[in-house]
Amino acid sequence: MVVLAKAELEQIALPAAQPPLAHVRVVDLSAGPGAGRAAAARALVSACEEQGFFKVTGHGVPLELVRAVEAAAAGFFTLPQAEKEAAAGKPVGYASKRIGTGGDLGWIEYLLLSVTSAGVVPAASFAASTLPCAGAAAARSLSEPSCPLRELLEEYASAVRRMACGVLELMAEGLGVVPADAISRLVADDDSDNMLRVNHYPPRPELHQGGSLLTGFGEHTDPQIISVLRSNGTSGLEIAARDGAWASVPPDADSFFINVGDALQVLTNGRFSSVKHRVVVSSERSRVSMIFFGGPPPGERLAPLRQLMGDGGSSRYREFTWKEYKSSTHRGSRLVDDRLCRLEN
Ligand SMILES: O=C(O)CCC(=O)C(=O)O
Ligand SMILES: [Fe+2]
Repeated sequence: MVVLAKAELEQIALPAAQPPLAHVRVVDLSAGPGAGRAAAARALVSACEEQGFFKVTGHGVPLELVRAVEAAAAGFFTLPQAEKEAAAGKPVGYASKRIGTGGDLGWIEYLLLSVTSAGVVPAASFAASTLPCAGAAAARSLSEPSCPLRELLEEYASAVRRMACGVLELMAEGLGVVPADAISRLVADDDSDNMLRVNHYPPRPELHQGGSLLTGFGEHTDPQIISVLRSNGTSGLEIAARDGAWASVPPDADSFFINVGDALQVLTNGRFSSVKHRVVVSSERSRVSMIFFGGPPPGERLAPLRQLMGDGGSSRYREFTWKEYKSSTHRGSRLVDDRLCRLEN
């Protein structure tokens, strides 16, 4: 449950507006080697250049798994508030209405988890806390050997990570970058800072003043390399075009949406830009979304790939580690803040 005071509701109210539907590029990942794959790689690169956003079909992630994890996650959000709060933590764990550390509010509750080689956990420093397991009376602690929600999230995270690596290999191919794993290795490493977020946007409340829509998740770009998003077929996700105009993404429960993140903007020396996006709650249906964030190992030094620096060979960004960048997204920064501009040369 998300509980907001009247003044908080007013803060996240949005004017009733119906943005146009986004024309989202589609990349079919199932194309075999040869002309089909080369065409998919070209389509991927132009989608990243134009929108920083596209959707993938032929992704190979079993839909039964996707539906099972989504059902278990939705079950988690129906648990009594006290049980959900038992999994609360900062920066990972269960939270409601507050996003990040800068005071952003949203009509949302979520689980934010680290994806490590040891599985999907709310982080080592959080080991004492529990993640209640939806529908599992026997296993209520995250450290229990069998927790259906955790096991499904783990299986899901590893399938989606594999797919994300495939997308990044296709991207390297389309960009003419070698070796083929020049980008994907950053997400495939045992130390990669991968995260999984499960968001629940309850239906819009009947009575609130100041607008007929609410902010679910305010405008931002994702800081990582790549985000892989899937939702339960409920609308609400909006992306901003390069000219700042918002467009609503038509939901598609069988495909995955891919976001270019800030770190990929840097790796491509600005050839791709991270996509601004937000979630607007207008629906009478709950929206459940699951987002895998592919981030590099904390100590990884990020700088444009040499092959993408052009003839002059100049980098638009000064070198920094992922840990440095990530900490700039904490420390009270607002979702909407542009953090990359501080790193421009
Ligand atoms: O819930 C969604 O559909 C998108 C949320 C989002 O942008 C995020 O978690 O970074
Ligand atoms: Fe996001």
